[in-house]
Amino acid sequence: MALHVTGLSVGYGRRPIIEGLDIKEISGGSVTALIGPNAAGKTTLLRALAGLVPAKGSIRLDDVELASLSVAGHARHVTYMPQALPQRVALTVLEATLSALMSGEEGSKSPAQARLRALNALERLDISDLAMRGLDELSGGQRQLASLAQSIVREPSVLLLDEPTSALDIHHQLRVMQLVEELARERGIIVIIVLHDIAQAARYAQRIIVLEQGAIAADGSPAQAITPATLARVYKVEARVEACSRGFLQVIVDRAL
Ligand SMILES: Nc1ncnc2c1ncn2[C@@H]1O[C@H](COP(=O)(O)OP(=O)(O)OP(=O)(O)O)[C@@H](O)[C@H]1O
Repeated sequence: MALHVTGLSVGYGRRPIIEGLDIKEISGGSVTALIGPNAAGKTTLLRALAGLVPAKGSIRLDDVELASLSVAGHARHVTYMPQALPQRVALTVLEATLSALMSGEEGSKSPAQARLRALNALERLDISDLAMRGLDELSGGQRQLASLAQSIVREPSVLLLDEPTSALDIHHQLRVMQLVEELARERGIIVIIVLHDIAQAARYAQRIIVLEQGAIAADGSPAQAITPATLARVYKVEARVEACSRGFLQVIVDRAL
């Protein structure tokens, strides 16, 4: 499975944010991190891929033009987890996960099968103990994990995650990143994840796209995309990029330029 983006333009009102963007084929089975400074257009790009904002150009999943699908058809293929999570929902974590599952085609599954799948999603995120808790009584990090459960339970072809670890402690951050990598590998899905932590992007993503003012500033493996020159140009910081003893890239930021 592969995602093809060509000539994509997105704006708000008359203000263009992304213009004529081409992204080299994003293939399933691996994680692509989308990084870049504030207001670069990362969320706007994810929302366009999710069909939530009007966009010009072409977004194809294999041979299927996503814009030609119905809302339900689009949602069946693409799941988007937004940065801001709903505050007041009177459902338990399990109910919310089940309703996310039932709102897709999986509505045809038996209640017992659906329940098993929902419980499995909670277990993979290490939040089985939250199943019967109300969403409105969770901490920020717990809510983020519950929202992730709702995103992964649908088993979409394309999973778009907007800063899914921003509220999590380091254990849960790594757990989520490991899970995302496993899901991509096991199910061959396309995962695009917006991250601010560059080292985490380098550690868990096989490909990194650096966005700057709605355009691609770098695109490639972590070693190709994350260089001192790119960090200086895009993020305005003086930084060193070094491999640690295990071979993972580390970014050491010396000062803001
Ligand atoms: N609903 C909206 N209406 C008008 N302008 C918007 C809207 N959402 C975003 N923008 C503008 O679009 C630009 C890109 O915003 P976007 O949220 O895509 O950036 P981002 O890279 O995700 O930023 P951040 O890292 O700060 O979350 C910004 O200048 C922002 O002010």
